[in-house]
Amino acid sequence: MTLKVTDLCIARGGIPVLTGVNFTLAPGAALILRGPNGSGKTTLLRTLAGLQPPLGGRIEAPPESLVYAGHADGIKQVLSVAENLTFWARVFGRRDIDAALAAFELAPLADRAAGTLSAGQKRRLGLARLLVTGRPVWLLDEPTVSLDAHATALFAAAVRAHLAEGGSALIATHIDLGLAEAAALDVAPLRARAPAPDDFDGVFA
Ligand SMILES: Nc1ncnc2c1ncn2[C@@H]1O[C@H](COP(=O)(O)OP(=O)(O)OP(=O)(O)O)[C@@H](O)[C@H]1O
Repeated sequence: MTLKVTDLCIARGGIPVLTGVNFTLAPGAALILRGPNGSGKTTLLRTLAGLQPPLGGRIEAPPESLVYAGHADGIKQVLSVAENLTFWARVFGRRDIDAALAAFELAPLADRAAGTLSAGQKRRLGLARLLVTGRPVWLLDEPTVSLDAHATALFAAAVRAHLAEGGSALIATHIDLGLAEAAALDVAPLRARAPAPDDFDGVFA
């Protein structure tokens, strides 16, 4: 279940954002995406998740191996925590939600309508969703936003357990997750140079 990215060029709103993105994410590995605000981390993750097409290059991953957790939680507000996880498990052809509830200490909130959760609790539910999917390659965009120190540690432990089982994770984050084993990819040097306004041929090259 290796994700291999070769000479990838990505765009947002038709404007190139990053070029020459190359990396391999092997089973058991984590890669931290670094780069300042607006440098293209979200765009890269969305492209890898298939939510937008690349401008060029190759993304090689086994079918149905990726799962993306972005800023929008994708939580159904009127369903309970357990119902949300059961819904997602079924979408991915699975049943068990107990391990996911336990990993993010959501069992005491299992019957609570998701719409009534705090921001951090909602984020824990959004991350628990990853566990019920059974997908091996996690694409995570700022997963610790709204999490307190304890929940951040729960998340780091969930990532470690996932890696130990042969999963992998690509994580855009500005904080130190304490994953000593993770490599880092700084996207700042890969910023695409916008064509000069008078570079007519360049625009159509
Ligand atoms: N819908 C959009 N239309 C046009 N440009 C966009 C759109 N969304 C984002 N951008 C631009 O694309 C560039 C890359 O944004 P992106 O969200 O990928 O950066 P990021 O590295 O994830 O930033 P952050 O650390 O702030 O989350 C930015 O310049 C941003 O302003």
